[in-house]
Amino acid sequence: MATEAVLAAAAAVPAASTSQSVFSRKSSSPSSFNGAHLRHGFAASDNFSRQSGGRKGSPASTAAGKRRGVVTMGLSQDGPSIAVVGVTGAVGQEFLQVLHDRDFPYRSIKMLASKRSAGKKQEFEGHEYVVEELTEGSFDDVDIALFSAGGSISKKFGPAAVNAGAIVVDNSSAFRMDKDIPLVVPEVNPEALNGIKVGNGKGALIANPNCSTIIALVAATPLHKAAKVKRMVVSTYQAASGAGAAAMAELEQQTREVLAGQPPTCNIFSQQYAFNIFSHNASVLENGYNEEEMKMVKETHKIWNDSSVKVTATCIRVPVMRAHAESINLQFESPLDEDTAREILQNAPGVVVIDDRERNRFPTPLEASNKDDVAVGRIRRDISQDGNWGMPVP
Ligand SMILES: NC(=O)C1=CN([C@@H]2O[C@H](COP(=O)(O)OP(=O)(O)OC[C@H]3O[C@@H](n4cnc5c(N)ncnc54)[C@H](OP(=O)(O)O)[C@@H]3O)[C@@H](O)[C@H]2O)C=CC1
Ligand SMILES: N[C@@H](CC(=O)OP(=O)(O)O)C(=O)O
Repeated sequence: MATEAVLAAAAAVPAASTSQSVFSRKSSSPSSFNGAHLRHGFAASDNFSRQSGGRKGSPASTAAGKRRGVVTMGLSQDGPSIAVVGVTGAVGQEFLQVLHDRDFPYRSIKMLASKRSAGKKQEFEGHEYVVEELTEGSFDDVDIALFSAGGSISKKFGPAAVNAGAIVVDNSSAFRMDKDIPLVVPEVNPEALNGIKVGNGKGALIANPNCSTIIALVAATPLHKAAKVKRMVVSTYQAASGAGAAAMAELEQQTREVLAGQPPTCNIFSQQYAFNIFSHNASVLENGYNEEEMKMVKETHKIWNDSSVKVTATCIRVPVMRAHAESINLQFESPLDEDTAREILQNAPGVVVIDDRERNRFPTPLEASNKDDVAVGRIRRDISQDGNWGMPVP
């Protein structure tokens, strides 16, 4: 009979994570804590974050826009040519920020968005670019195309980019469950990228999971590898950033309106968001789960390559500007005590443990904003479960 150990943890990371492990940081060591991967871009326009006390700079600036490290620019003849699809959006802006933060090398960069934005100026690393309308011909001589313009745009233009020889990293849900397309979190299943290489002229599509799935799996996978997860119960507390720039603007506007005693303007969400919480705005399905919750179930099965793991999720929208948080309850097949779990997490790629019981300090969205790592805390045995397999006696 399988033994069980149950742990609960909370994680908070920037919303709208990206995982593009086909390219690595120019100057990072693979073993460094921040990882060798470009990941965890999140939904936040620079415009908005300045107002909300989040991001301090933008890729348009130089030193001020760096999240960390020495400022050098990535423009280099040896680098790949890049296209950012949906560059005017919250995630697109974040792509630029991450490329800048990581000194990601590029020989050219194309700024693509809808017809509405064609002709607008986009500054990046001291150069002014003109936003172009996305068309099927946009990908000639593009090595890497970062897509974040929604599922329908990915479906329409992703294959064209691949045919033109680009490696497409798609942030939408369009291709995630396609069995021939790798669904990748670099810290979790980098092997899914085997055979995909930038610069050999052979295009490929890589799907990026839902941000709630990424957070859960960056935290849960190291423990899964140690003791095999039998059941995962997740509850999310999702920020405005996951719903895009307009949702963030709506949260700010509503907050001002409510404080001024005015009725809140509801354009993005159908109900008051400021000073409220509600079930995730994704469509509710016949089984009573919403689409966001079912993505967590299905994507976990695909990424772990194991559909026997029981997964259930409850996704909630909270009035936080950026960085989703999650409560994750794991039940294991093999014994796993709390201290071992904490130690595993402390050494896990992409994870930072903030677990200070004495000071009652655990991860918060404010601290997790603009950081790459998934912050994990409140690691403890679940006392509602029978048995105390391998647990220290309190
Ligand atoms: N994997 C993850 O964790 C997450 C993934 N996402 C994905 O990223 C997408 C974008 O999210 P977000 O940035 O927050 O949304 P925004 O609404 O902030 O931005 C949308 C972007 O898509 C562009 N766009 C819209 N229509 C077209 C079109 N017909 N042709 C070309 N570009 C177009 C917009 O350009 P314009 O300004 O010209 O309208 C804009 O640049 C989401 O739809 C989702 O698929 C989002 C959050 C999390
Ligand atoms: N997870 C986002 C929604 C989203 O964009 O999801 P996906 O990448 O699966 O389309 C949110 O917070 O609402």
